[in-house]
Amino acid sequence: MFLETKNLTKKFGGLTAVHNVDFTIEKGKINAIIGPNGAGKSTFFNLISGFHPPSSGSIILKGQDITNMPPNKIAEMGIARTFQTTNLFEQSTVLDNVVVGHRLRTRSNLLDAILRTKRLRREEDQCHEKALEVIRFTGLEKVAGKLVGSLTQEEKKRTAFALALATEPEIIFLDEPAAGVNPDETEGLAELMNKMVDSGITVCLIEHKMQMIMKLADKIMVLNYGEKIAEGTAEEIQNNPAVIKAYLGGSAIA
Ligand SMILES: Nc1ncnc2c1ncn2[C@@H]1O[C@H](COP(=O)(O)OP(=O)(O)OP(=O)(O)O)[C@@H](O)[C@H]1O
Repeated sequence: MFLETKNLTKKFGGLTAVHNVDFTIEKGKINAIIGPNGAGKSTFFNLISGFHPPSSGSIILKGQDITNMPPNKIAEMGIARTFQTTNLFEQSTVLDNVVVGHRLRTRSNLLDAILRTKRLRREEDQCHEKALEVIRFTGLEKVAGKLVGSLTQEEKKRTAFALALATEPEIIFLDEPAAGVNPDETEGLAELMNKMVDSGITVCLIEHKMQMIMKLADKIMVLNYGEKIAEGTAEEIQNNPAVIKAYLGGSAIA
């Protein structure tokens, strides 16, 4: 068991965005969460990554209870995430954006920065090396020196992946990684996700692009109005009557 949620619930006032969700994320696999708009997918991610405290239930990572840990601690535990709308600095280069990611693994502080200590210089070199490594991994070498604001949507998605990878995660949560990119680029991003898994990183993603999910995911959970209505392989999900009903006739998952 790698990461597990038990009875995970999040209420916003009178609205239950996530309701008693039990989900197991399997190591070394591509796990996906799908569901209609407002089903609770992003909220589920926000609970796991510590951005929202759950109302009840628990989150267990490799046997350790991480419920209510702050986001920085959760990131240190090896959980990284990307956001639906990019959280990148548009006026900085790809390299400068990605360098920040590895800061999570360094120890130098303000005093080191003021005194420009050896530790600071060593760690700055480490962050730079790591950034170059993940830029190569994500295929961004040619645009490493470009401002993020000038990139294509697909390159921005890759930059967001690179930033998350620079934190050296064991598991990466990708919120709609292929939103707004064309079919060829979607294919390229799917290849990149497979490459992440091949390099030992577990992937969990939210996605509306059903063709991509059905091809890519080893395991899928379906949320509807905050509740898990199905879980299984692509084939099991596509043939599940509750899922077909939730998607109003099933054209969306055909
Ligand atoms: N911070 C918040 N405060 C109040 N309500 C919220 C908050 N975040 C989400 N919600 C509500 O919780 C429900 C689930 O939202 P969520 O964004 O998790 O769904 P989703 O499945 O990710 O949707 P989409 O596919 O449209 O991104 C929605 O009804 C939403 O309006």
